[in-house]
Order: sequence, then C-alpha cells, then structure tokens
Amino acid sequence: MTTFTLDNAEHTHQIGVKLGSTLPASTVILLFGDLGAGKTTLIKGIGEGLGITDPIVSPTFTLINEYTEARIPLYHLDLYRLEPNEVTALNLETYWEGIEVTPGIVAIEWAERMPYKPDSYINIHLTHTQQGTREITITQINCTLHLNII
Ligand SMILES: Nc1ncnc2c1ncn2[C@@H]1O[C@H](COP(=O)(O)OP(=O)(O)OP(=O)(O)O)[C@@H](O)[C@H]1O
Ligand SMILES: [Mg+2]
Repeated sequence: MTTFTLDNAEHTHQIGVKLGSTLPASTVILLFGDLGAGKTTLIKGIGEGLGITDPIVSPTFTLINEYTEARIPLYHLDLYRLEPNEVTALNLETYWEGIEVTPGIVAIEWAERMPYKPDSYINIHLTHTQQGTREITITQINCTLHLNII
C-alpha cells in the first residue's frame, strides 16, 4: 500500500500517465473517492499513457466508454448512477475475463457501487485534503505489478 499527496490536477494526471504506459492488459483498476476527488483526471492520464488520442470524457451518463486505438484497449466505466443490483446485471466480469472482449485496462469509477469485485485488481482511493489537494492510496489486491509511480 502506498499513500502520497497529489499537489494539483496535473500531478493526478501524471500518475495516470505512468500507470497507462506500464500496466499490462487485463489490469483492473477500481477507483474510490468522493465527487470531484480526481478519478476521471487520473483515467485521462492513463489514456494518454496508453497512447490514446481521442478525448477521454467521463462516462457518467454513457456508463462505459471504450477506446481501442492504442497499445491495448481502455474500458472506462462510471457506476455513479447505478444501484449495486444494477451493477450485477451488467456482468462486468466480461471485461476483466477478456473472453468476449479484447483484454485491456479496465478502469472503474465509483467502485463503491460494485457488489462483487475481480480476484485481483489495483485499488485506488482518492480523498480531498483541507489544503485543496488530494491524497492517493494505491493498494494491489492479489497482484504484484511493478508500479513505478512514486
Ligand atoms: N491533486 C489535485 N489537486 C487539486 N485539484 C485536483 C487534483 N486532481 C484533480 N483535481 C481537480 O478536481 C476536479 C474534479 O476532478 P475529476 O472530474 O477527475 O473528479 P472525479 O473523481 O472523476 O469526480 P466524479 O465523482 O464527479 O466523477 C477537476 O477540476 C480536477 O482538475
Ligand atoms: Mg469522474
């Protein structure tokens, strides 16, 4: 587990870039944190790190945005508007099993809404600080990727 401060939005973005340029296909990243904590900012960085040039826009209403133009696909989900039983109905495991879809990076905002989780994933928790910056905590759950981000 690693915790550190993100001084500004650019810092949040750059952590995403580093993740996107190193993570292998089939990595699941679950993002937790309040409204405006920086989840989408980080995922935009992941997109840049992967080499995606299409603009990454928040899928709050579309639920999922798929970007397939880069090294490996990015599947960007936002569960904010869903109840846990609705999340179950989405069969999200399709994404992380990579059987019917090309394996890629699966990044899920509002993972608090998930009634079940993959066997292994990267857990990222973002919180607001009193200084207006953010604190990030990254925990690897059943995976030992080399995260070169500190
Ligand atoms: N480390 C940081 N310090 C200060 N501001 C930041 C930091 N990281 C991101 N921000 C800013 O916080 C705002 C909200 O960011 P963002 O949209 O990424 O949050 P979010 O967690 O995706 O929110 P939502 O829950 O609504 O999806 C943006 O204006 C962004 O620039
Ligand atoms: Mg967001």
